[in-house]
Amino acid sequence: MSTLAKAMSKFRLAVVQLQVGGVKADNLSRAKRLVKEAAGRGSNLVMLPECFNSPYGTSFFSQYAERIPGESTELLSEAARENQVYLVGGSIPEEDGGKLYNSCIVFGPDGKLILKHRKIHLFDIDVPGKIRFQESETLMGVGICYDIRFAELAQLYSRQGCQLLVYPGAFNMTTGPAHWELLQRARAVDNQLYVATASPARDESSPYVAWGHSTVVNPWGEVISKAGTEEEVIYADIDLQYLADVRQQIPITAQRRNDLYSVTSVQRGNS
Ligand SMILES: NC(=O)CCC(=O)C(=O)O
Repeated sequence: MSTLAKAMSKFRLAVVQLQVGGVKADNLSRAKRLVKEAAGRGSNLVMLPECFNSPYGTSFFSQYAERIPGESTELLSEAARENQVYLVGGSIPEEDGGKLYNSCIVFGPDGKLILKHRKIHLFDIDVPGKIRFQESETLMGVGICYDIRFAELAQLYSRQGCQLLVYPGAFNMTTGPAHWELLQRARAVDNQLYVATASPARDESSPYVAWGHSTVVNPWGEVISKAGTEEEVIYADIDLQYLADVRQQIPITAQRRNDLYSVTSVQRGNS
């Protein structure tokens, strides 16, 4: 994302709230069509949801998993190049060395891979009588969606100069109404940056019902764009001068007491 921010102080972000179903080929072709539609409306950066090529659920991950590069990421690379956009490819279940990951791939307008991010915090929760989901029963490792709950990660990105945090995600009917918007606004205000989330559209017949409501929040903590529950593309104009103004008005970065506390990352091997 930093390349994009350096190149432009204003750009249009499109969030694709895709209707994800059981047929991978349909998910891929619908995603491709909507990326084209978003580019046609002047978007520079387009974002897909978590598990955009597969239903979200531990029983699906191994069946839909692919190696990277593979069918889905090749399609994403092509879509980025053909439409001349930066493309945050939501996430896909990735198979590597006999392990499964939930991985987000980002491509540049030249179709070249910019980064791969594996979900760091696996979604393991148990709310009695409501929802139990144990992503770690099938996935090993790293990054997306549930990651938004970990303020430290957002802080680290922010300290490294990020001005937009993107979270492909799939909250559910229990935690969605309670926390989805709240967490995005919290991360945006804490770090005075833009936050965007892309959810799959809601499918009441799916074993895991996604909350929908893909959202973009500005550095003041205001929701500037929000989807309903069905398939749609939402747009937001990202203005980095506005972000700089907010940071000047409430200068928490300069006021931070690094002598008293700090957030640090730990370098590990390949993950
Ligand atoms: N896909 C996920 O990680 C879901 C996270 C979630 O619903 C939450 O409440 O956190």
